[in-house]
Amino acid sequence: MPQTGAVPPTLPADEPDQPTADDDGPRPQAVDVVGVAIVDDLDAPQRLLAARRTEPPALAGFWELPGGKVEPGESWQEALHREIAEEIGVRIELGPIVAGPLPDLRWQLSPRHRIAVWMAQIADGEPQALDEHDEVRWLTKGTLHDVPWLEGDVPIVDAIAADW
Ligand SMILES: Nc1nc2c([nH]c(=O)n2[C@H]2C[C@H](O)[C@@H](COP(=O)(O)OP(=O)(O)OP(=O)(O)O)O2)c(=O)[nH]1
Repeated sequence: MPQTGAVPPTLPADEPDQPTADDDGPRPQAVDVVGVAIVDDLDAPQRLLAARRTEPPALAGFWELPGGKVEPGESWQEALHREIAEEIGVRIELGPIVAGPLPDLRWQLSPRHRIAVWMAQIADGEPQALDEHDEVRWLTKGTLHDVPWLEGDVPIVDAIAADW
């Protein structure tokens, strides 16, 4: 398990990069990821829910916002509610988007992965590590960086905490 201060990993490619359009080959396949910054209270956040990954091995032990990949035919928000129910076992109420630097307000995680992140609070249930995680933990502003976040999450977490 990586410890705090460990160098966050660079995301492994799910499959080898394809040639670019300049090579007259197919474009790299974009991967749409959605994530949720679950806080204790959307109106006055004091705590953020983080989840520790168990897979793939290169990412195991690093912490992230619960979420996952959008499946074909799903809207981003449908994917978000499905992933949160599967992974954390709660129903959530969405708040505002956490605006990233890309034109569509997403955050670049790797050359192929982009994540859209919403603020949220729990509408029903107790968060648990059910699938793909082995621990969930509430972090305060003071403990936000006590866990090793995935590299792409660090600016997102900082943006969330900047509003507290
Ligand atoms: N869910 C999530 N994924 C993140 C975050 N930060 C980050 O770099 N990622 C990366 C890790 C993965 O390469 C990718 C999301 O894939 P995932 O494995 O969570 O997707 P999934 O739940 O749909 O799982 P699978 O069906 O692909 O196994 O985005 C984050 O905060 N949340």
